[in-house]
Order: sequence, then structure tokens, then C-alpha cells
Amino acid sequence: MEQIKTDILVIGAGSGGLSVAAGASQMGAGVVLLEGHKMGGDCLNFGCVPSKALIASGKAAYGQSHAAAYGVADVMPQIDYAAAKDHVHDVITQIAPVDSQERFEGFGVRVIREYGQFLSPSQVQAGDHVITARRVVIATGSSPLVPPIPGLDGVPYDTNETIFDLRDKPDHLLIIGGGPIGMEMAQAHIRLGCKVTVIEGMKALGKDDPEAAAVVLDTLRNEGVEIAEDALAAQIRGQAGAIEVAAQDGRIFKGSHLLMAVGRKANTDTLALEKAGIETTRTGIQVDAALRTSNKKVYAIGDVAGGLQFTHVAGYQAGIIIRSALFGLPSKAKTAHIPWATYTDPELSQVGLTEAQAKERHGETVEVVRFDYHHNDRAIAERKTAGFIKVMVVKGRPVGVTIVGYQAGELINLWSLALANNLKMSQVAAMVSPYPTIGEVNKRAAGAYFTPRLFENQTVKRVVRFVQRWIP
Ligand SMILES: Cc1cc2nc3c(=O)[nH]c(=O)nc-3n(C[C@H](O)[C@H](O)[C@H](O)COP(=O)(O)OP(=O)(O)OC[C@H]3O[C@@H](n4cnc5c(N)ncnc54)[C@H](O)[C@@H]3O)c2cc1C
Ligand SMILES: NC(=O)c1ccc[n+]([C@@H]2O[C@H](COP(=O)([O-])OP(=O)(O)OC[C@H]3O[C@@H](n4cnc5c(N)ncnc54)[C@H](O)[C@@H]3O)[C@@H](O)[C@H]2O)c1
Repeated sequence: MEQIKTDILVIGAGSGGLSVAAGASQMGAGVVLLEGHKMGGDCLNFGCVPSKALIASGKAAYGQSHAAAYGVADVMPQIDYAAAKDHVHDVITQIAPVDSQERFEGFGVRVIREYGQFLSPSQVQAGDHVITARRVVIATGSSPLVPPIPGLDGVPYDTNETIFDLRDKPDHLLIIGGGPIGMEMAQAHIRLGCKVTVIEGMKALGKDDPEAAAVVLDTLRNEGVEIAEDALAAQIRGQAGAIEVAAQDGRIFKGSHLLMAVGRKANTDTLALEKAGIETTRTGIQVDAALRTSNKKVYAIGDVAGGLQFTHVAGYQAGIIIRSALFGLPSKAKTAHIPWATYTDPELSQVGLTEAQAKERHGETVEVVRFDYHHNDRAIAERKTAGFIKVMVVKGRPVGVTIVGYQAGELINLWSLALANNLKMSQVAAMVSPYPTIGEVNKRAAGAYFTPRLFENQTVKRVVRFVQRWIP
């Protein structure tokens, strides 16, 4: 058994763990990094990267079959599903060096390719190594939740960990779960020539603003995706190529393949947390606002901490704990400025409060201002006019923004900046946007806040009339 002493031990080399290891080692701390599976974790290998690459394949196919409106004849795309998967893996390969063992060893990090498990509050075993660390960071991520639906264990099914390796095109993909994974995969697959049925127990995209979600769901339905809501999967039967899902209300859905996309389960099982005095909750490891666990020398970040489960959240939390673990400075993770986006076409993005949350929290003081994509000249030129932005404003400052439409994931960046810095609507309105850009919708939404104040204001009108009488 090799005994290793270090300043920081990071368990898990995914989005969160790699950010801690890179930052801490480059600032001079001794860092040991454990990874039991693939460097880069879920995001690189089974999550963000492959899903966005497959979505890009779907977009390319859709572009070919929907070109006539631009004066270019539609063609029936020749889709090679296996080649689309080659593209997905090529994209992973291109990004992988950034997350590689070699790169991190170059920073001076000791990388051990083993699963870690606590032996005591400050000691972790990984293979033949026992690591004693001043601070431990748990960044072990999450896995697909596979609920015990009767019959599921008797049929073949995919999750996000296997679907990107599937090379035979499904004739008819059944997807249980209408969250972001389900909807992104549904659209990618319908565009790649599969039939797709989404079976959702409650409302699809139910964590998002319902008005914005409806724009995405209408588009998917128009493209041919069957989306069954209030259809809790209760029984599954069949075999490879012929699978049946029965909903609680008796509806039956038939398809050739099944993808489970019903949420995530925190990766805590193999850590022996009880030996380190670390408490868990229903969703993951219990942490305080500084991301400390019930063992004050151990932090938990990213999906395993059970909050918002996004790569950029894991990265943001890494920055918070580096400040506290390396410099001993107080630091707190905030959530008000954390955006998220679902990369369907149209995209759907959110930062801060939704309209319903803002009204619940701020009551009558909330003003909702909006601007529709169909008034944006660039959106008209691109024929991408579906969608809108709405900004929830309290006392002149945005408290939440919902965008659904072309490039919504890009447009939300500006509002994340505004919320992170508590900017006023006047500061957003002061920005000049180049014409014609989709980004003008941001400025026009800010402008919409001032329109009634300027153009429907009798005092303003009186002042203007008075000044006009006197200036030469
Ligand atoms: C299909 C899909 C699409 C997604 N798309 C997006 C997106 O577009 N944008 C976005 O922001 N987020 C997206 N996400 C979410 C994103 O992937 C996660 O939020 C992110 O990967 C979490 O990072 P993490 O560091 O917490 O965990 P991970 O990246 O999963 O890393 C955890 C690592 O820890 C390792 N590990 C586990 N246990 C141990 C142990 N005991 N010892 C050593 N190593 C261990 C695992 O092998 C893994 O490599 C997507 C997720 C999925 C599933
Ligand atoms: N674009 C992105 O950033 C992106 C993309 C994909 C995933 N993610 C991350 O991954 C997480 C997990 O995504 P997800 O879509 O798996 O989870 P989710 O929790 O967002 O959605 C799961 C859906 O499955 C439904 N469901 C649960 N049990 C069911 C049953 N028996 N029958 C029918 N429906 C059932 C739920 O009602 C819910 O709507 C997301 O919350 C997000 O953090 C992010």
C-alpha cells in the first residue's frame, strides 16, 4: 500500500473535479486526483458533448430537407446513423486532450485511475494507495436513474451512457422522460429519420416556464415527435426490436428501442461516506452554502451535491471552493445568476426567476417585459421567428429572464452578466447591438421596459413641447 500525503484530494475527474485540480495545482497546492472510469466524466463522454454533437447531425439533416424556403431545393437527406455516431466520437476525441491525464500531470497533479473510498474522515483508499489530505473534494457526479418500473429489467434499454454507442438506427425510439435529455434526444433522433415517442409522467420540460416550453413542444410535435404527457410509465414488456410501455392510465406505446431519461442519481454508493461522517440527503451529499459537507474538511461539488446539475455549475462551484480551501477565505455559492439552456431547436434558456417564481416572490412589484422574435429582422432573414424573450423586472433590475428561440442559449449570457452584477435595466438598454443580430432581442426587451416610461409619459411630452418652443 502506498501512503500519499497531499493538500487537496479530488475524487472524480469530471467537470467539477478537473476544474478544482487545474486551479489548485496551478496555484501551488499539492493535488491528487482520483478517477475510476473515464477522464472528463459525464459531460465529455456521455452528456453535453455527445448530445450536442448528435444534435448537430440532426440539424444538418433537417437543413437539407427544409431548404426550399430559402430558394434551395429540398433534398431527402441520406442519413448514415452509424456515421453520425462516428462524428459524435470524433468530437469527443477532439475535446478529450483538455481533460486528459497527461495534461493534468503536466500541471503537477498526481492522477490515480482508481475509484476512491473513505477509510476515515481524512483518509481515502484508491487501489493500492491510501491518501491523507488536508481537504477532500468529492466530485463524483451522477448516473442515470433507473426506476424499478415492472418489466424494465427484462427488456433491453439505453441510457445516456449507452445511446451514443448505438450504431443501428432505431426504427422507433421510445423515450421515457420528457426532461432536457429526453427532448434533446427526441429531436436529434426524429431529424435522423427515426420515429420518436416521448412518454412523460407529468409535463414535458416541466422545470421550465410553461409558455416557453410550449414553443419547444409545438415545434417538436410539428416535426413528428409524439409527446404523451401525464403518462407515467408503469409497466414495460417485450424484447429487442419490439418494446411496449404501458402508462398508468392504460395507454400503450410501442417502439423498437427504449431510452430511459427520467433523471439522475448522485454517485455516492461506493464512497463509504459513513466512515468520514458525511451526511446525505434524498438528492445527494448534504452541503452548506460554502459547499462543505457535514465533515468540515470535505467539500462536495457538481451533480453529487444534488443541486442544479450542469457542467457550468460544477465549474462555478469549483471556483468557490478553491477560494475557501486554498486561501481560507469565506465564500458562498449563489444560484440567482446561474443560467441553463436546453439545446432543442428552438433553444430554451433561463436565468434567475421564472415569471411564476418572480410573481410569487415579489408580487405586484414585478413587471414582465417581452419582445417577440418575429419582430427581429435577423430572425426574419433566417426564418427563425418562433420564440420570445421575457424579462422579470423588480425596481428597475432584472430578477429573471426566459428566452425561447434561435440561439437562446447564447443570448442568456448577457442576462447572466446582468444578474451576477445586479445591473439595472438602464445599463442593459445603454448597450448598442450591431444590426442585424439576433442579440438585438436583448436590447429590445430592455427597451420595452422604458417604452411606456418615455413614450406614454405626459410629463416627458410636456417637457419636450416646452423645450421645442425655446430651442433655436
Ligand atoms: C445526456 C446529458 C446531456 C447533458 N448536457 C448538458 C449540457 O448541455 N450542459 C450542461 O451544462 N450540462 C449538461 N449535462 C449535465 C452535465 O453532464 C453534468 O452536470 C456534469 O457532468 C456534472 O459534473 P460533475 O463533475 O459533477 O460529474 P461528472 O462529470 O459526471 O464526473 C464525475 C466523475 O467521477 C468519477 N467517479 C465516480 N465515483 C468515483 C469514485 N468513487 N472515485 C473516483 N472517481 C469516481 C466518475 O467516473 C466521473 O468521471 C448533461 C448530462 C447528460 C446526462
Ligand atoms: N442542456 C442541458 O443543459 C442538459 C441536457 C440534458 C441533461 N441535463 C442535465 O441532466 C439532468 C437530468 O436530465 P433528465 O432529462 O434525465 O431529468 P429530468 O429530471 O429533468 O427529467 C426527467 C423527466 O422524467 C419524468 N419521469 C420520471 N419518471 C417517469 C416515469 N416512470 N414515466 C414517465 N416519465 C417519468 C419526470 O416527470 C421528468 O419530467 C437535467 O436536470 C440537467 O441538469 C442538462
